[in-house]
Amino acid sequence: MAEAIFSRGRKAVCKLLEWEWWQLRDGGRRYITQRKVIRPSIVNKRSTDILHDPWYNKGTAFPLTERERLGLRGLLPPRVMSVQQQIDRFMANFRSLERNTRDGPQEVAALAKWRILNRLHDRNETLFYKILIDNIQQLAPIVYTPTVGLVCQNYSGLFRRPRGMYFSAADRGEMISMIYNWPAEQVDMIVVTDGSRILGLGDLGVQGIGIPVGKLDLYVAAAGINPQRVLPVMIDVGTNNQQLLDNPLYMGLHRPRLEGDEYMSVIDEFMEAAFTRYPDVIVQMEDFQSKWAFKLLQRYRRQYRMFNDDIQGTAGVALAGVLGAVRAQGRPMSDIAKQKIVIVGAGSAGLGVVAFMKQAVARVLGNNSPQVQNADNFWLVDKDGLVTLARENIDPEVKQYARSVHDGLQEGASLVEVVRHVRPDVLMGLSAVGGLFTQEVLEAMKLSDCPRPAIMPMSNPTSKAECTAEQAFKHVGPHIVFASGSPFQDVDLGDGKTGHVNQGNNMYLFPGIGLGALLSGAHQITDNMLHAAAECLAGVMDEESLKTGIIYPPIPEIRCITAKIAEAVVKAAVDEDVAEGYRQYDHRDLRVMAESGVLLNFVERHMWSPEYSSLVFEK
Ligand SMILES: NC(=O)C1=CN([C@@H]2O[C@H](COP(=O)(O)OP(=O)(O)OC[C@H]3O[C@@H](n4cnc5c(N)ncnc54)[C@H](O)[C@@H]3O)[C@@H](O)[C@H]2O)C=CC1
Ligand SMILES: CC(=O)C(=O)O
Ligand SMILES: [Mg+2]
Repeated sequence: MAEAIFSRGRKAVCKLLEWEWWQLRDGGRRYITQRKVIRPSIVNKRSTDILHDPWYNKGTAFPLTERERLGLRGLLPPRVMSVQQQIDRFMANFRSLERNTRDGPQEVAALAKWRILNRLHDRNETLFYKILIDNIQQLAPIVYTPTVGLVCQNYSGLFRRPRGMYFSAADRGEMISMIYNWPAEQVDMIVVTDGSRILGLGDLGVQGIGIPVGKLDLYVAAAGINPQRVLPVMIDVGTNNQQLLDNPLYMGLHRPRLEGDEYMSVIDEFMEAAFTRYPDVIVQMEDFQSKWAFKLLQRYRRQYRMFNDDIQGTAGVALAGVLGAVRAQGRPMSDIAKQKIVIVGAGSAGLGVVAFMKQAVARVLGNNSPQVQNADNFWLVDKDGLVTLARENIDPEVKQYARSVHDGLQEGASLVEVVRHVRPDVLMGLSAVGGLFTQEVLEAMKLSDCPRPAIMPMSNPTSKAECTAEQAFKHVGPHIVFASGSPFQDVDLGDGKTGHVNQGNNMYLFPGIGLGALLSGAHQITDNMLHAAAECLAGVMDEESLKTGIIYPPIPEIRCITAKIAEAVVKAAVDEDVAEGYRQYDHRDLRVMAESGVLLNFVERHMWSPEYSSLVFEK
């Protein structure tokens, strides 16, 4: 039991600092800092060294006093600009680039936008994140899906400066010392890939580094993780992509991927190195091909503070979307137990989703319910059609969701047959096959028993979406709920009506899972923490929005949604007794905060925001 709170108050301890205190019944007193303080940064460089350091550089915003102190006088145009003026100048450039590239090939325009953002990131990190946060809806499709996919495909040509760390099969035995080459004393978040399944684009080898970079940009923007404490990592164990192997300019190892124990030993060595130098770090595994994704998650999830975003983050966001779709039907969330859900794709994403949703149904009906045991709510379809118990050499991961052939459908039934027979409430795509929801499949969804069927083509990037928003509204009808992994424009349905497009992407969850895990100090990321995150996301939607078919919150609100999700994750960790505390707050402090309703405030106060701090030179 946590100590009971007797009274609370606030006390200013200096001009910049204020404490909130709680007097506990046992006579003790606990304090948390209440107001955010922008402390000056001590720098030991001057002049052009400052201008070339993206962390300290303020460009034209250096005030005259600092220009004097740091030897910058004369090195910048004379006018001191405000941050807002800097933002306006960048956005004016950005918009003119948009205008100038509008009529050319889309890919050229997308890469041009990525380039100017990346150059800003290289020059002035504070301004980059300020602009990203303020314009997240417009810029997320560039730093993240879909453009990040294109960037990865072209990375060997686009590469200018390294960002993050590279470990390769050639570094075996050296990783524990290599990790000390990273300049940061503390790292909170690592996103790591082996490049084997980048979005739905397949094996992109070392070029997959773009994904950890993009995901960590979202960690900074949405979760307020300090950019100096993030580390993108690429583990290059070779590639089986022949085009890359044939390209003399490819920057990764020119060798086929390691397999078996050799592969595992490389990943083991990296994990050991990462947690040896940074014992409190959280590792997010991203875009590992399914055959390794599950094995690695099983291997590490009890040993390290880690999660697999494609399996666990996606599952949470899909569950929140389905719960939203249930509410959009005018039913309570518990009616998830009555939904018929067809999931197309039985890889890391599809299997993660079905496992998590099965747990959600079990929370309603109980684990022992035959409906739960038999996974009766789900129909899993993969490249060989409907997965049934009659399948030969069936993978044990898949078998637990296989249907009985006595349900009226044969092993390997086609997607259209499945949709016609099942009349599902939800059709979800995680197949990485663009256009898989053909007109025939979508028209079959008209037979759905559901008043508001959900069509969720969640594969990324846009070219791999199972259908477009236009196609879904056109072929199924205006009454659907639509969510896609990559963004589409809302659809004009005529008569002043709009078909709303939701972005069903794990970007809504992973930042909150990571931040919540960090602030709870939990040494494992448990299923309860993940369910709390998904339920929180589902719960933030109001009835009015749901009625119009909006099942996820607006992207511009992602930072405040992430704070709420992190709060839910910390609370779940406290309730489950796995929270161990963060910095000066131990597990009892977290419990007190949870019980007195100030956890959200605690979370928000620990989120970094991009502000220029005063620079003080010290030799
Ligand atoms: N929206 C989101 O937040 C997320 C989306 N994804 C997307 O999910 C997709 C799949 O990812 P993974 O599961 O890791 O890939 P994977 O390659 O492991 O799995 C793909 C699955 O699709 C099946 N499939 C292939 N062709 C098919 C066909 N013609 N008909 C039916 N099924 C077919 C395969 O048999 C396999 O089961 C990717 O495009 C990825 O970008 C993944 C994570 C998050
Ligand atoms: C969104 C994501 O994680 C993926 O498509 O792999
Ligand atoms: Mg992914």
